[in-house]
Amino acid sequence: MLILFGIIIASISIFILFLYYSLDKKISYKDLNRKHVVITGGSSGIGKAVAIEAAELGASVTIIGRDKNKLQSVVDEIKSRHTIHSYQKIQYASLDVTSDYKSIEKCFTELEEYIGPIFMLINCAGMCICGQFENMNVDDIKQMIDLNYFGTAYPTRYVLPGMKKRNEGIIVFVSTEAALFGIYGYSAYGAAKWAVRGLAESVFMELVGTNVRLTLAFPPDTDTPGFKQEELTKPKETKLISGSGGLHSPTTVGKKMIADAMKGKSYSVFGLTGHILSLMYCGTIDSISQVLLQIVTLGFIRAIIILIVLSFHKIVRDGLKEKASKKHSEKDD
Ligand SMILES: NC(=O)C1=CN([C@@H]2O[C@H](COP(=O)(O)OP(=O)(O)OC[C@H]3O[C@@H](n4cnc5c(N)ncnc54)[C@H](OP(=O)(O)O)[C@@H]3O)[C@@H](O)[C@H]2O)C=CC1
Ligand SMILES: CCCCCCCCCCCCCCCC(=O)[C@@H](N)CO
Repeated sequence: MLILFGIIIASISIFILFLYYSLDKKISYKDLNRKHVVITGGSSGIGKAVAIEAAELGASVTIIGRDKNKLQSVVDEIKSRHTIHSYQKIQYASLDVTSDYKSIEKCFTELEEYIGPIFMLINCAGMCICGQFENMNVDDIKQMIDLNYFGTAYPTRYVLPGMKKRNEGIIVFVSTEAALFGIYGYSAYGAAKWAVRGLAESVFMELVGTNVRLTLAFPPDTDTPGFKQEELTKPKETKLISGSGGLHSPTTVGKKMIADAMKGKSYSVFGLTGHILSLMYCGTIDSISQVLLQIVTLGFIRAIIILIVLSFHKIVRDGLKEKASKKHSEKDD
């Protein structure tokens, strides 16, 4: 008995030591003084909260979006209330991130010429059009990929060579909790965010051995102008399922996202449900504590999540019944 116990303890210790020497060391940044931070989608919602936080941490900030009025008003707000050093530059660039690569490259080159090399890129531009897949407008299906996937992939493609050359930098990808498991009504949108997750996981491995870091964020429902818009056409089932993760404030989400990125975390989750769901997330190896926690809890967590997902199936079945009885009573009228 004692020998068996000894063998188990020894194996665990060897495993931990192996992880300790194999994993890239975490690089933690305390502030963003004199650093250039670029936030796509920085004129609204989560992106705006991230831009404010970056400025409060001392960064020179560029926000990107299409609507110049919105961009200008956020630049004014940050300049007047959220900078801490006189040398911080706050600016905007009006760019559609779904443009061809040449336009992205031209815009980003100009940004670097004016403020300096990009230290941190936060890809927040994105949006959700919900609906059952068979009811989706086909142009919207493509728009979901163009904006959420290519709108992240192209800016990232631009910054990577410079970051690798300087051997420093942080990239943040904004995915969603709906890319931790598939959810009713998030078909076209979810697929695009799963693509973002897929890109992150490969690039993550391509960054092994360098000091460039990538953080993949999985936000839950967050109370932003974009969220209010998507609520207008969201199926009832999606509202019920998605709502079980709660509604979070953009400031809390933005602050946590930037804090995790500065700590060098490979993923970022929010709230209790995000943390529980993240135990199932095995796409990157983040830290010794993540690995050990997963080894110990995964079986149990899988069982819990199966029960929760089956309760979501019930929501879908109830929806079918409701629609059927509605049809029935319409026929009777
Ligand atoms: N809110 C939520 O519940 C959740 C959101 N997310 C993700 O977080 C990110 C931010 O969402 P949220 O804050 O709610 O969104 P908002 O709609 O509030 O803000 C979106 C931002 O992206 C910009 N944007 C949109 N389209 C383009 C484009 N083609 N080119 C450049 N900029 C563009 C908008 O500016 P403009 O329109 O002027 O271009 C705006 O600044 C998105 O990627 C979203 O998918 C993930 C999980 C949950
Ligand atoms: C103890 C229980 C643990 C498991 C609970 C499962 C909860 C599931 C919540 C799924 C939330 C999906 C949010 C998507 C938000 C989003 O991307 C859109 N708002 C788009 O903007």
